[in-house]
Amino acid sequence: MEGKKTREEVEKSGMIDTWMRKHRLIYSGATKHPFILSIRDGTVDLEAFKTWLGQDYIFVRAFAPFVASVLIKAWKESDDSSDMEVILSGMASLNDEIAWFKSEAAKWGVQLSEVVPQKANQDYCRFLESLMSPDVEYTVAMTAFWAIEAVYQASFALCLEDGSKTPAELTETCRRWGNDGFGQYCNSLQKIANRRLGKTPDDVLSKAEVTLLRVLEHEVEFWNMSHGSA
Ligand SMILES: Cc1ncc(CN)c(N)n1
Repeated sequence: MEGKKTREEVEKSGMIDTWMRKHRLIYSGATKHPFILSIRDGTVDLEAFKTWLGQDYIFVRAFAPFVASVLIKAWKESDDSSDMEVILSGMASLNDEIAWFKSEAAKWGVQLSEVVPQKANQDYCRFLESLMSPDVEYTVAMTAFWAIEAVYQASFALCLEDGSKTPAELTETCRRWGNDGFGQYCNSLQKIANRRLGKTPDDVLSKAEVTLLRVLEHEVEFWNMSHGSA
């Protein structure tokens, strides 16, 4: 049996990988949710897809200020000036993402101005807002930022794998987050998070781990709005 790793050993391989192994059940609950699996196997209910589209537009509008708050924390607290460029590139893609949601909603006949945020979405947006507080450490916020992006990347990449039966009208959506460029951007976020986690005090490390788990729970609840126990 594998012995318990020392903190130094964990730092070498990266805290994020360690946590993904430790929390693999909840991680795969978020990345292989029945809603995503229904896209992948072609059985997705298109009404459920429209629900997700409208709700995610509202989420992304709250996510952009969260990313802006991470940018401010990086400017104030980061030990590496290149972090800001990575975060800025994320903000730029959110600008595209918001425009994409508007044109996609028009295609599907979803009136974005009439979408009412459901409870799971409100709870997730409130959680994001709590992470915007200046009291939340950069390392903690960065871990959440990585996790939020990584869940979408892993989920939608699954729908593009060989053998998947994703309906043609949904492949563009899947490519938006499942493409290699988005994957590389997630790797850059992961690298920043790992670097910070490798040199953070134990109390902040614990806060980051709890925050990661909260993100994964919110992601599961978010998918549930469209498919499952809403
Ligand atoms: C709920 C949710 N999580 C993550 C993402 C990716 N930015 C998103 N658009 N929506």
